[in-house]
Amino acid sequence: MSERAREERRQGPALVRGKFLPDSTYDERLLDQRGSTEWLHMDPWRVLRIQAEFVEGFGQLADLPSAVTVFGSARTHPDSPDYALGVRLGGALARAGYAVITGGGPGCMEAANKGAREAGGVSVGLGIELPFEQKLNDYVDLGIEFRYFFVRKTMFVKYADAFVVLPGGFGTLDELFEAVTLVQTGKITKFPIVLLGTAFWRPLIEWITESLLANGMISPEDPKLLYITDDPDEAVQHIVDSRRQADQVALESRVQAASAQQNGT
Ligand SMILES: CC(C)=CCNc1ncnc2c1ncn2[C@@H]1O[C@H](COP(=O)(O)O)[C@@H](O)[C@H]1O
Repeated sequence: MSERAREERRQGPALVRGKFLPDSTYDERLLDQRGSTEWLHMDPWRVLRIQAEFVEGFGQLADLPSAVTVFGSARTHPDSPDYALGVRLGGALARAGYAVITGGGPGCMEAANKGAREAGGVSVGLGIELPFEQKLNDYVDLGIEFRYFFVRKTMFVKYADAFVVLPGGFGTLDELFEAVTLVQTGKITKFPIVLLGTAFWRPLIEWITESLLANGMISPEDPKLLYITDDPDEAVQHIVDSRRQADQVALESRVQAASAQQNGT
């Protein structure tokens, strides 16, 4: 068959010919109640589910007061000092008026939710579907379960003014370095990131300085993106001060812009 005469079909913005030609239309498949449900697991359908997760997340979280997201190990035992630190942190954040957002799981996440809840604050858990049975911890007052890690991570950033990171493993490091990268690349600005627990985090800071900085992998100002302390109250104070400073800078630039407009410059 000549190239010109080939059968083709339009599927929305796509044009398909040859072996891409389907043997039924989208409408036929949509209206067909029988048949395989395999299509439910195909990528275009997944996109809708992903979209739905974003819509649900945005809708549920839009009315939160200023919030801080707390990360940390899922494995921390309730009797451990890190758990106690998490509870103190959750309490300090709540007393400063911040909602506390965590991954909704056990360990440090539970600790921060517990502290927030006991101090009368807003305690939020953004859970994740995992291959083993798991439920949101008992101290979560507003909980959302996500299917996709990346959707959930967007919520952690979008609805928080800052991150505080307790000791943790791969999941915690993933969340920490995503946040640092977003700040480093200017995707989020004036976003304090606090590492709580100096004995645990100091070696990482040293490696960042002695290996990353020394080899030119980051800029000299980049290590300053991380604030490290043992004191939950100091962590909260740092967040409050950073916010105040950012608001001040924003106000000054608005005043400057307004007066430039008035002067016609
Ligand atoms: C006991 C166990 C492994 C439970 C896993 N249950 C979880 N539930 C919710 N978020 C989680 C879980 N595991 C990892 N994460 C995410 O990854 C971080 C902790 O991972 P890790 O334990 O540091 O690596 C948390 O801040 C959280 O956002």
